[in-house]
Amino acid sequence: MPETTNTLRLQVSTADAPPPSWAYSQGIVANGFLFTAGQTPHDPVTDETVGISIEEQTTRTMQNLAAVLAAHGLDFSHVVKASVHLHHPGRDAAGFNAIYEQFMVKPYPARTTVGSFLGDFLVEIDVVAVVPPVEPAS
Ligand SMILES: CC(=[NH2+])C(=O)[O-]
Repeated sequence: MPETTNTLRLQVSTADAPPPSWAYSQGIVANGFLFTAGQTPHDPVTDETVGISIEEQTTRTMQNLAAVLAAHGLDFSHVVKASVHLHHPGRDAAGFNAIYEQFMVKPYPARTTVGSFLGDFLVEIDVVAVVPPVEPAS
């Protein structure tokens, strides 16, 4: 369940995405936007890395992002910005994009992709999503 930390920041938390292993939240809502933590290709229950190919690992990562978005009633149509880290950007860009396109909704969010060292996995993605205003009761 979401946990209100103060009036400016609402914590988003779900068992359907890997629990944070360090000092961060899975998501934080502030000022009309949901900011997700970087999601990785880990199983939400076992925390094992899922798959060895960029396609498998991107699929699990996007499923984890979907779970964090869904925990606040959102989906990929609400995403306005994505930041992508690839362990092997030259080798994996095409495979990554093939999966990413299956999840993201046109017009595609703004995006930055960089090469990073990621430990024993190939991809990490975080997104910013807009939270629609709540309609006042009439
Ligand atoms: C995995 C992750 N989001 C972090 O910041 O370590």
